[in-house]
Amino acid sequence: MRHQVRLDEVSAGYAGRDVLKQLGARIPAFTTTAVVGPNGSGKSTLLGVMAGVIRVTSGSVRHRTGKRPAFVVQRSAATDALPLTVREAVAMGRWGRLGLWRRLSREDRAVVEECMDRLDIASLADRQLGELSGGQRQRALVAQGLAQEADLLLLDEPTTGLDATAQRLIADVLAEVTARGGTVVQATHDLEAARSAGHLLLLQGGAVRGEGPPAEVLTGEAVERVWQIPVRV
Ligand SMILES: Nc1ncnc2c1ncn2[C@@H]1O[C@H](COP(=O)(O)OP(=O)(O)OP(=O)(O)O)[C@@H](O)[C@H]1O
Repeated sequence: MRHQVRLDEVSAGYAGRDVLKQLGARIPAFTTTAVVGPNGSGKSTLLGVMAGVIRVTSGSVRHRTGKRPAFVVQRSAATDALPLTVREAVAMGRWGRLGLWRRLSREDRAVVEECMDRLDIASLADRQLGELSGGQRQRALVAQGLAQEADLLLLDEPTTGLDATAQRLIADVLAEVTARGGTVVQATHDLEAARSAGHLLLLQGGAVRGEGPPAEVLTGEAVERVWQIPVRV
């Protein structure tokens, strides 16, 4: 199995406090990995480390390719307040590729339109992000990630708060990414969605408590142990 990312003994966190403690994990290439775990278990921190926006204090993070990953952050007050139209926000996904003159090429513009189409937000292209519903904004952020055409797409809870149609749309888009040879890593609280991923990483207290095929890792016993809730039968 080829690995897109290999993390060995990674410690990382915020302002002198490590959240991830000596974490080791392998992210298989060309499939979707779901990262699950209780609130505060370190899912967002792990994504930030893989994206290169959080520095490790020790250990190593090795990527299969030298390309920059795309990172779709969790929706927040900050992303909601960005003074941008939907088209401008999605076009930001192309910035990493722009040449000296920082102008979008015809191809860049075509990719931006295609990504908006794919997320079903083309009709909202000229609207300000701040005027949209939460679900529409979330789709714009995913379109921005898609527009990067990165070989690794990292998403932090991309379907939280979305209706069933939008959830399905995003799941289909992510399945397309892996079908085309991309790798997806998605933090989620949706254990049903996690069960349909190709690979699963179960976090608790900043460490990996389970890693492998979802059906093998996400057993009733594991859910009960990690979330401390009795499983109904
Ligand atoms: N910017 C920050 N500064 C300081 N501590 C932080 C920061 N972001 C997260 N933390 C802390 O790091 C720990 C792990 O948080 P993280 O966001 O990685 O967890 P998570 O599993 O993604 O949680 P959730 O399911 O609630 O989104 C928590 O204890 C949190 O309080």
